[in-house]
Amino acid sequence: MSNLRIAVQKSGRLNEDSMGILKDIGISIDNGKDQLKASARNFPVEVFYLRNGDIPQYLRDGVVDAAIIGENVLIEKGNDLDFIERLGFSKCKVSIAVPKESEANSLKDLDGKRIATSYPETVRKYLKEYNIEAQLHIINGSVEIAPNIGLADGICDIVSSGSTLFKNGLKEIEVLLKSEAVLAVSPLISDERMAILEKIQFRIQSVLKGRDSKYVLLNAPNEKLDDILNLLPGMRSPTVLPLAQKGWSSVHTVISKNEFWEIIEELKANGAEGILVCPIEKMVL
Ligand SMILES: Nc1ncnc2c1ncn2[C@@H]1O[C@H](COP(=O)(O)OP(=O)(O)OP(=O)(O)O)[C@@H](O)[C@H]1O
Ligand SMILES: O=P(O)(O)OC[C@H]1O[C@H](OP(=O)(O)OP(=O)(O)O)[C@H](O)[C@@H]1O
Ligand SMILES: [Mg+2]
Repeated sequence: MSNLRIAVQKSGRLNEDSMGILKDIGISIDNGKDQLKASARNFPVEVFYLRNGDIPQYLRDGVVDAAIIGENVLIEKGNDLDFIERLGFSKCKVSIAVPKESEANSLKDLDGKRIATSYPETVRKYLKEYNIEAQLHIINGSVEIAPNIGLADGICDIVSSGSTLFKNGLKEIEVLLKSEAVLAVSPLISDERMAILEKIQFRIQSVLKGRDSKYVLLNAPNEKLDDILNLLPGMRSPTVLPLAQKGWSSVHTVISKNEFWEIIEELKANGAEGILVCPIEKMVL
């Protein structure tokens, strides 16, 4: 049986979470520090450690079958490539920013001006869509410094917390796209390797669903049980078990992280006691 070849970023912002998700789906890799390729001990997978920016070409050429990559890089360099799963980490935006004191407040104010960026294709496409002409300066890093050194009137780069923009006296005026890490797939992947990738995708989905949910256990007085059960979502319906103490029940259920605090407050208000909230490692539906 042939191994699935999956690319992850060698070092940088995606590396740790990429290795983390592989570990969480039960794929253990002996990672000698300077290795560029490693095999999993317990799964038909080989991991290639590559530069994020080089991965689209490797996918296109079929040198790797799949990759964990920033969606923004796929949009910039691999618009022809597909991804099969959003992975929920490395969330960021690709935005246009200008000096705080600039009169420019939207992209059209940069018509005829200079924009520095590491994402030329993304900017070009966006400018064309809005019929704006600007001169692009392509630089590979420290893009935010460009306006301060007189190289450009504006920039297009990754924004996450906004602190790099703030430190360089810039303001965001347009969000071109939102991005997160994704699981991308080569157009040349064989059926046999696709079957392995589908297994990986299924496991990843179980881990991501688990990360999004909490397992909640609580004690409820029986006379309040109906009110409490009405508040709970549950995978099918909550589990209700009698407690040793007469007139009380134990209720077990799964609650999404997003609705968690609101529901807990309402549960307490409706008489729930001894509420335990536990992380879920994996959730197979
Ligand atoms: N500040 C940030 N917050 C969240 N995600 C980010 C941030 N900066 C970058 N990313 C995401 O992580 C990816 C990798 O960024 P990183 O800076 O580690 O590598 P790079 O220099 O772009 O790529 P390469 O691996 O080719 O050197 C980006 O493409 C983007 O998707
Ligand atoms: O909004 P923030 O949270 O400040 O994040 C945005 C910054 O993070 C990235 O740079 P990184 O730190 O990866 O350095 P790099 O330019 O060397 O890639 C990106 O290029 C921005 O400069
Ligand atoms: Mg970076």
